[in-house]
Amino acid sequence: MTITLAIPSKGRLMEKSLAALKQAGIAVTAGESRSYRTQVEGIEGLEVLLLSASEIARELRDGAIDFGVTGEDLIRETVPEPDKAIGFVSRLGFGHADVVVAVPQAWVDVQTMDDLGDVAGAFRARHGRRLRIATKYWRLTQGFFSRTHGIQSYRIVESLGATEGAPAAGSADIIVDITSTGSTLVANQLKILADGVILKSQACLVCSKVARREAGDVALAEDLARRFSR
Ligand SMILES: Nc1ncnc2c1ncn2[C@@H]1O[C@H](COP(=O)(O)OP(=O)(O)OP(=O)(O)O)[C@@H](O)[C@H]1O
Ligand SMILES: O=P(O)(O)OC[C@H]1O[C@H](OP(=O)(O)OP(=O)(O)O)[C@H](O)[C@@H]1O
Repeated sequence: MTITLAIPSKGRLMEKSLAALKQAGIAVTAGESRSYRTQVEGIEGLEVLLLSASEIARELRDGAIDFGVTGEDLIRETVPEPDKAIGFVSRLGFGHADVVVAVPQAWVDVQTMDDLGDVAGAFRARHGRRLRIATKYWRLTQGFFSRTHGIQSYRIVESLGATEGAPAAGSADIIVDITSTGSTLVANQLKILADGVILKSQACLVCSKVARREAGDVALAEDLARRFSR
């Protein structure tokens, strides 16, 4: 009888995940550095693994783990149909960050997604190419631009880091990225559009609906979920 739960292995989400588990009566001690395994006290049969936040989203999608703590942004970006594959057990109240559409501050006439739609429509005629959006959130970007706002003329430039630098570097025109204090956007002379918040994210405890559980594991999974339900 074992249930697996993965929590982030580093950074801003790790310490708070450990604290949230402690509050739920589960004491987790990280093993030697670089080990993915931990020692768990307070709940029988729970195995807690340390993985990167983005890896946790992939493992949940694939059913390779039963539960995970990670950002809602990473879940919605990684899992094509989140409602089918994932159950949100609890929003944990930390790791707050917004996925936003940001454009150069110099674009004084562009304040809203409608304004941006006008710019995107005229972009090819004016510049000989489509509007380029730097992001690592291509799924969220496509959904927001194409489906929510009916903007079809753009090209996503995949960014693996320092996304806010892309407009100044000339590799993209605008960006979609995560922000919390907003200081990185300001430092790069970018502004968020008035209706440009795609997702308000925070850390969540989620369960995989595609992971195969043995009959005896169901009670344990329910116990874990109950400890986090608010
Ligand atoms: N200011 C912030 N900037 C970026 N992410 C933040 C911020 N605040 C909270 N988060 C959340 O932290 C998570 C990302 O954590 P982290 O960067 O450790 O993940 P990762 O993408 O797996 O890392 P990597 O792949 O670089 O090892 C996201 O869910 C994100 O929403
Ligand atoms: O709105 P802000 O508070 O400026 O945070 C936003 C920045 O933080 C993240 O980067 P990273 O994971 O490198 O985080 P860090 O720069 O905060 O360490 C994210 O990709 C932004 O670049």
